[in-house]
Amino acid sequence: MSSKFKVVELGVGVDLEAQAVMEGNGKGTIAKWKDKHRRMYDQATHHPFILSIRDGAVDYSNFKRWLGQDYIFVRQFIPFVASVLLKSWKESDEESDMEVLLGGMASLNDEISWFKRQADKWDVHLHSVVPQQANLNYCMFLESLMKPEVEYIVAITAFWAVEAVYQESFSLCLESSAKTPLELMETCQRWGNPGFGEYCVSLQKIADRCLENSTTDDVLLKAEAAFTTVLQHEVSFWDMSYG
Ligand SMILES: Cc1ncc(CO)c(N)n1
Repeated sequence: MSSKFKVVELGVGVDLEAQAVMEGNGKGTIAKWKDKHRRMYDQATHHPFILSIRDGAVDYSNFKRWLGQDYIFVRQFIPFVASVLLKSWKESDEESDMEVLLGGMASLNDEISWFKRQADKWDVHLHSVVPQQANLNYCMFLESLMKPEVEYIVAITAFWAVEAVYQESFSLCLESSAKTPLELMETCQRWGNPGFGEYCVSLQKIADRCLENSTTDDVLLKAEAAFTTVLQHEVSFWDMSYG
């Protein structure tokens, strides 16, 4: 195993440089906000639903409920990501942002068919799933960020938070001490794998660069509010899996 990877069994290695960015050794704005809002961040990334998967104690009806609801969420998430792409085209000073965002969009194309395969495997009838209120609330929040007047900095910060919560949550289920059921490994690998972790670090770097360059306090406050609002919606979304 190359020395640059932290020793994590199951081949789930995390690049130490990426880990440093995530943990904020460079102390970017996002790292400072993760520290400032640590309790909320931990509630979102260590939710009992996720811990029940990690501990091999998950109730499969909760998992199937989460699967159906997350399919509905991802269908709303796609236009949100497209709106972030549009904002990066209009407002970003760094053209490579668009390439990172396009990579994210490409994986979302595969994600829809992944959900359909999982739904078949778990006998979840996606077209009869009724969106729960927590899901509707989260989707309405994303839709509010799609408005043209919402700044790129605010939208990219929210986008990073949405992806980072899933990456950190599901990576817990891939650690050597985890007792994740084999049938759920594919789901946990989808967001918990190191490649998705690197992608989240790329998003964090974009958000940090924008936040460092941001001149006005009100935009910083709006970005920080978007971050904590995502955390609240993620907790409510996990809660929803309990029906
Ligand atoms: C609720 C939710 N948050 C984040 C992600 C990651 O894209 C997802 N699929 N669903």
